[in-house]
Amino acid sequence: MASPSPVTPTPLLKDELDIVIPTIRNLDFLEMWRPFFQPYHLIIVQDGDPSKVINVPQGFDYELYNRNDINRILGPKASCISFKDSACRCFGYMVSKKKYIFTIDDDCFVAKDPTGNDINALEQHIKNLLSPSTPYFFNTLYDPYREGADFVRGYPFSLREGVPTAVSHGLWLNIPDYDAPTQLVKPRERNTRFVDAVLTIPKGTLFPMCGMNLAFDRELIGPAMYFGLMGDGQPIGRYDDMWAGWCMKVICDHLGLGVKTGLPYIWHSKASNPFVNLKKEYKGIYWQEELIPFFQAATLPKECTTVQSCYKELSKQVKAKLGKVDDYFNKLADAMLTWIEAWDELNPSAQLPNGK
Ligand SMILES: O=c1ccn([C@@H]2O[C@H](COP(=O)(O)OP(=O)(O)O[C@H]3O[C@@H](CO)[C@H](O)[C@H]3O)[C@@H](O)[C@H]2O)c(=O)[nH]1
Ligand SMILES: [Mn+2]
Repeated sequence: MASPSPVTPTPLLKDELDIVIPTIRNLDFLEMWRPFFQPYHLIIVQDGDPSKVINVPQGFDYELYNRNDINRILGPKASCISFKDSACRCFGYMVSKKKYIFTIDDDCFVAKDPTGNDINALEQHIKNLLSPSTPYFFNTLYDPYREGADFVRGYPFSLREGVPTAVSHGLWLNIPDYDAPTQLVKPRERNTRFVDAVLTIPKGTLFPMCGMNLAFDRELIGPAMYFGLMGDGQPIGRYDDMWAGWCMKVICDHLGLGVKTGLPYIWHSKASNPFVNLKKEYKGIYWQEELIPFFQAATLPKECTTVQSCYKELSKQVKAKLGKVDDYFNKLADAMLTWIEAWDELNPSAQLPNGK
């Protein structure tokens, strides 16, 4: 009797996850990711000139949005979606109908682990999102839910259930996500260190969220993942993911949700121009000395039980407390409200507490 053909396992969350890619370039990088990405639906956000044709490699299931599409779909609310900045990717989060999002830059490739095996970054993000986080008490043996690890002695049993994980923040081998001054001082520095760990970022601690290799639970935290007003016509760039990360973390802490960082790694292949980056970043480098204390001190009232209500409250506080730093933050606070209005228009059912 013929032996049964090997059953190929259905990829995890195949129909519950979208891959969002912002791009101004071609998408040849997908060839390297094909074994891992092909079963999933892609949402491509084409930035820059909408008349430019972006070729998507054969065999991928995708939807592509350019600036004309964004303007057509959102009308005047399109003003909250950045132009000529990777921040445009958040439009993909808004139009997705799936529970999970993975976003990746088009200059990020499959990295190899120390044994030389290809890293399936998407699979690791899914593992991170599907297992709890431990924001209230630090486990010194890292991720206690990982095969071969556990909670260490002294870890309160009352806290071992953990909390739902909202965000999985991956890292990068080769070109690290450095700011422009660091890039200028260390132009040849490459990240060669593979750290085999996933950590929960403790409650009350902010972190610099990089949008290059990032996954999140859209139903738990999607409305907070607004990448702000960056790029064309704006005084700042390359703080899109940072802004989203600070707002998201304050809201996750308030709602009792977890954020993880560490594995998986991708191979970041292209260093963007440090001089161009410096022009985009410089205001952010001194503004953040006021932004961080603002987010560290931010508290949300207990009446805020949904991500949307938290976000609207945060927008109010941004206007009240950061508007005096620069008028840009008044505009950003308004854009935060526009984002939520647009989100709720495109996602009418997702206004229940904690996005349920
Ligand atoms: O105007 C633009 C520029 C780029 N993109 C797309 O966005 C990503 C990132 O672009 P790139 O790799 O050139 O830039 P990096 O500096 O490496 O980006 C990282 O730094 C931060 C920028 O905020 C962020 O964490 C990372 O994105 C690529 O897919 C480009 O095609 C764009 O859409 N619009
Ligand atoms: Mn890059």
